[in-house]
Amino acid sequence: MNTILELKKVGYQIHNKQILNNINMNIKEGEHWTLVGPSGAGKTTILMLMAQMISPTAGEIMFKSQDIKTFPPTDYRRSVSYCFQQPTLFGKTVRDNLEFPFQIRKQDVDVARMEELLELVNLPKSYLENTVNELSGGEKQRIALIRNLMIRPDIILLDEVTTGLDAENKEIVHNLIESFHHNNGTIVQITHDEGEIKGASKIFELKKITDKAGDKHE
Ligand SMILES: Nc1ncnc2c1ncn2[C@@H]1O[C@H](COP(=O)(O)OP(=O)(O)OP(=O)(O)O)[C@@H](O)[C@H]1O
Repeated sequence: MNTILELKKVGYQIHNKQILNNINMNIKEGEHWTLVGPSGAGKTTILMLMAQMISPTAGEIMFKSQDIKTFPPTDYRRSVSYCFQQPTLFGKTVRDNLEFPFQIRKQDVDVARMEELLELVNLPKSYLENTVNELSGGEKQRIALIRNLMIRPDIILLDEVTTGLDAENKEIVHNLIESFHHNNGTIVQITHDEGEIKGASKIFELKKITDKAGDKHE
């Protein structure tokens, strides 16, 4: 299997505070990683670094053997997609959100893809015309997740996306993640859900920087 994302001796410091130190990860295509560790250990910071939302203050991050700094952000975001715990929907309707990934890239809307993903998260086509204000929290998260999958990224970064969801919504999201994984998608996830941790193929345990950082357990 090929390495898709690699963190080499990555460190991150902000306001003279060292958040991460010497983080090494070698993520291969199709793997499912889970980051675990105490609150404040830097899990979200790692995802933000991987998403190119912030830049490492030491070391480097390679995507398909190329330093991520060299990718234009729009190209990179097409390949590496970050999904937040609090979904952010915009525009007026579900359609506005699901068509957005195509519009921003000046591509024709792939209607079949949109309908396929809606079906995967148990929502009827008629939902396209629903306004975002009338969606439940779980529905919002489902729409935000399929919006991220619309243009078939290589990697999804999931930041506690099932936290606060009820059992039914959790299962739907699990099925969606599973289907992405089944199609050789790579996943890096932060979760406190025991079942999700057990389901991952790799577990990366972060300790607070005062302890030893970046122990890896496989
Ligand atoms: N912009 C910032 N300015 C100052 N400190 C920051 C900033 N971003 C993150 N931190 C600090 O970095 C540390 C790591 O934060 P991070 O959110 O990555 O941890 P986490 O492991 O994801 O925690 P949690 O499980 O609570 O979400 C925390 O101590 C946090 O206060």
